[in-house]
Amino acid sequence: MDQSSFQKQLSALRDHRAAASGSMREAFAADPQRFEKFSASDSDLLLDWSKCAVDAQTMSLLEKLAAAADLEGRRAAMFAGKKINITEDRAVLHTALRNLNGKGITLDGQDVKAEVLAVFDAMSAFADAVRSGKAAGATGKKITDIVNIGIGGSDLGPAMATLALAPYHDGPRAHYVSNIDGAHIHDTLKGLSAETTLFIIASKTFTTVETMTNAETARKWVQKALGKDAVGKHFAAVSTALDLVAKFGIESDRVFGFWDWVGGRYSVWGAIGLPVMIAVGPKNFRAFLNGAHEMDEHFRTAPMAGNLPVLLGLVGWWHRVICKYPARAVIPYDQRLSRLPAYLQQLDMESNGKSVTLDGNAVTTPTGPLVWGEPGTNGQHAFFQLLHQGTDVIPVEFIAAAIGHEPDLKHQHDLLLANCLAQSEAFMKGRTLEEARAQMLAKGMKPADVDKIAPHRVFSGNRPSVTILYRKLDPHMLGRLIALYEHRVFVEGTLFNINSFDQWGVELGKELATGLLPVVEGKESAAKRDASTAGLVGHIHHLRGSE
Ligand SMILES: O=P(O)(O)OC[C@H]1O[C@H](O)[C@H](O)[C@@H](O)[C@@H]1O
Repeated sequence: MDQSSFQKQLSALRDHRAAASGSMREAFAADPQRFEKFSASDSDLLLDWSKCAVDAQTMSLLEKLAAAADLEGRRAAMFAGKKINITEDRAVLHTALRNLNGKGITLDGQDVKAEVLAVFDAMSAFADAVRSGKAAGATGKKITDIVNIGIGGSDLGPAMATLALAPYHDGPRAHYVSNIDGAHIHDTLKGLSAETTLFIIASKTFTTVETMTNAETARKWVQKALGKDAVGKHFAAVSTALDLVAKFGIESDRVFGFWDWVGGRYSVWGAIGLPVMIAVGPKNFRAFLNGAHEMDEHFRTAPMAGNLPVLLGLVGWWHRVICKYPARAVIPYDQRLSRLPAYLQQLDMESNGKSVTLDGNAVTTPTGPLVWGEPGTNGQHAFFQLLHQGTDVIPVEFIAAAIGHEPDLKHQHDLLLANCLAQSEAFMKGRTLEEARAQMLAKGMKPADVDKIAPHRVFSGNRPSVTILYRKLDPHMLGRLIALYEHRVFVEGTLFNINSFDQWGVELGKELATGLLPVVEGKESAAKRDASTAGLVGHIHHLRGSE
């Protein structure tokens, strides 16, 4: 990053924002070409950011800022396997997991391609065997249910993708257990038969307490139903820590590895995607990878002005740093993407929720925003009130498919899209007091009532949103969409000048939890804890005593 030219562009953008006048409504009225100017597509995936408060100069300044941050250099370093995750001394090569037909990718002089392909082939063979019934349970019955036990990156990606690809799901049912709360595994196993259930223990480190505890519970459940020797046929594992997997007792031909150059939240493309592959089959899983690879190539080669991840990142950075919006809402008008907001929360917030720059200094601009969301139209009937009329401006990202998977229900899909478009129009246009009054008077309301109610029916408008529109949510498109978001996080992280690939912020709570367990259990005194923690522990014991 060239600090002085970055600071120069930053000031220029701040001045540009301060000098801006006029609303988006006016900008649309003045320029019939606004949509053409502020939208871009890559085959059947379109990004429209025309309903954001930007103009040609904004985009040109943002591009200069990206150049000052050496976005192209950092992008090249990532794809080349340079150790850009400096605090963990690791390369960042999740893109290699989906580059199945491309040239060899080397890391420290080693071709990682061969290893990637070997794992992909082993996963495919195992997935086929489970799907066909060849890899049956201990009593010879075909597997009907798989239970993935993992958390964070070892859960959210495959859980999100399994739901997204429901129309392609022709394998065993897939369940996901993540929480340490015993209720999660208990409720999941209720109704399942051990004879026909396969557990996949997914953990990059194979030390995560939630996953190891749930795995132990699952093992006992299988052993209780089918005896000690049944474990081999009912467990598989995915990890980078193959020695720890072996200790747990999972047979080596059911263990699928990955590498420290794949971050947990970037790992769905490799062995962590095994439950998805079993659910939808290797062919569809490959299409998912190919879609992501296509987006990688687009990100790597498309010129800035038409590069979708770059544009989405620039607009996101503009909203966060220059406009100072604290959050962004992701609203998929695609029910099957209902877990996308949760997935993006980890991808975005664990990557870019940082306060220290790459060189260890305090950041001088805000970094990653709060990311949250729910599918549309549900969100409309819950929290859109605040998005339209609340005191904070929260940019919204609308995500929608032109075509649904249910031709018989096309009228519902049309209604879905009409709602999606209506919302972004409403955020942009708003409704003035005069418009509110005129509407009410036209409906025959008494002028006194109009005076009283009209202010409540005003929408400030001028609230930004982007729309991501694609043809249909098939495996290939899902891959492109997720890779688009991954690279967007990379672009914003580069502009924030932070390391998007570590996650030290999750450690402190983990350490304290280990120390607090004996206190909660009553084996150690809470006296040395702060008064609140000690008081809460005391109250837990009190409530338990009254059971
Ligand atoms: O896959 P695992 O090693 O079990 O890790 C699971 C998750 O837990 C950690 O606390 C990290 O914050 C996540 O990045 C990770 O995805």
